[in-house]
Amino acid sequence: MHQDGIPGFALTCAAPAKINLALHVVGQRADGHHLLESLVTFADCGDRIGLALADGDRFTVSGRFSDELPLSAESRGGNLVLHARDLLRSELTSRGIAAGPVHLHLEKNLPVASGIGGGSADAAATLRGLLMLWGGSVEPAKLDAVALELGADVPMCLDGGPLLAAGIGEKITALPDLPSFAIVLVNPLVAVSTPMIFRSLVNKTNPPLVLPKGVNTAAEWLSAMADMRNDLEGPVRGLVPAIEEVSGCLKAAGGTLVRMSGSGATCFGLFDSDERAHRAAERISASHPEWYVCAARTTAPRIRSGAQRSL
Ligand SMILES: C[C@@](CO)(OP(=O)(O)O)[C@H](O)COP(=O)(O)OP(=O)(O)OC[C@H]1O[C@@H](n2ccc(N)nc2=O)[C@H](O)[C@@H]1O
Ligand SMILES: Nc1ncnc2c1ncn2[C@@H]1O[C@H](COP(=O)(O)OP(=O)(O)O)[C@@H](O)[C@H]1O
Repeated sequence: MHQDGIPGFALTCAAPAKINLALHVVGQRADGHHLLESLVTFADCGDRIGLALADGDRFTVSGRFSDELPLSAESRGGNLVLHARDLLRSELTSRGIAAGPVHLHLEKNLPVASGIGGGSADAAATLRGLLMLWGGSVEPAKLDAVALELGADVPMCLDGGPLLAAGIGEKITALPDLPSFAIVLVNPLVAVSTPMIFRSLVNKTNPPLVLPKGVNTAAEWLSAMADMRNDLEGPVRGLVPAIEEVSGCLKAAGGTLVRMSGSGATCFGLFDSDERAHRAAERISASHPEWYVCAARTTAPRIRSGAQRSL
């Protein structure tokens, strides 16, 4: 992850890639949303949001995948960064807190519609950054509700630490003991529509995700995770044949646990060391220069703060 901020912006917020280490679909709500149990962590690669006060609202983009982004502020189909800005602004304004014009810049480094929550991470980073820039204060429960309105994955991205998610993704339990892993993310650059994958899922009630007691070391976590699944992986494999090749490359390069994240098509491999992860990423990039390949490290354990999220 870059150490320096985006030049010209008062504030730069990281929007790290979200990794579903496991994703069990365990039911469906009456409104059609699926009930999930997911073991989630974040990687130190991702998008970045630059924020600055301005004379009028502005939105600019850069980065490898910026051409594929919607740029409008519509709440449906527009950019989640702008939707996040508008929702938070109306929440703060209703409390009499000034939320003036801002220049937001999205550096889009993550592939779009790729199962690693790029848009959700961007929305969460925008909420975090704007609260600092505007100096507002919103109780955690209200902020989580704003996040959930932006998308099922946004509350977990706002949390940003290793966690277990339930409900449609919004019921979050921090997992302070989940270790940090060396990881390689690979996406064959085939966009996958999340709603379409959920719709195509035939079996909506699968066995729950069981976290065994007394799991401490990385080896014990790896063994526990090997018994878990991503229930969306089967349907996505049927639609995106390249996943077979992606996961084959990760395994051949030494990945100890290889699985798809979210609704795909990004797959991840966990590795024994950073050096092995970097060597694997170089090898996969050399054989498939057209793919998105990123060697990273997942988040170190962090306990969620109970304090108000504010400046
Ligand atoms: C599958 C997951 C796993 O973490 O990740 P991604 O693949 O998007 O990264 C998430 O559940 C995606 O969350 P998010 O991308 O925020 O979804 P939303 O925008 O809220 O919903 C898009 C659509 O997906 C379906 N959806 C989403 C979440 C859920 N628990 N059940 C669903 O059925 C609904 O059809 C919804 O209209
Ligand atoms: N800032 C954003 N980054 C990525 N996608 C966005 C953004 N804003 C809106 N979208 C839309 O959200 C959809 C899901 O994108 P994304 O969050 O990248 O998916 P995923 O969660 O599967 O990685 C895409 O169709 C895209 O057009």
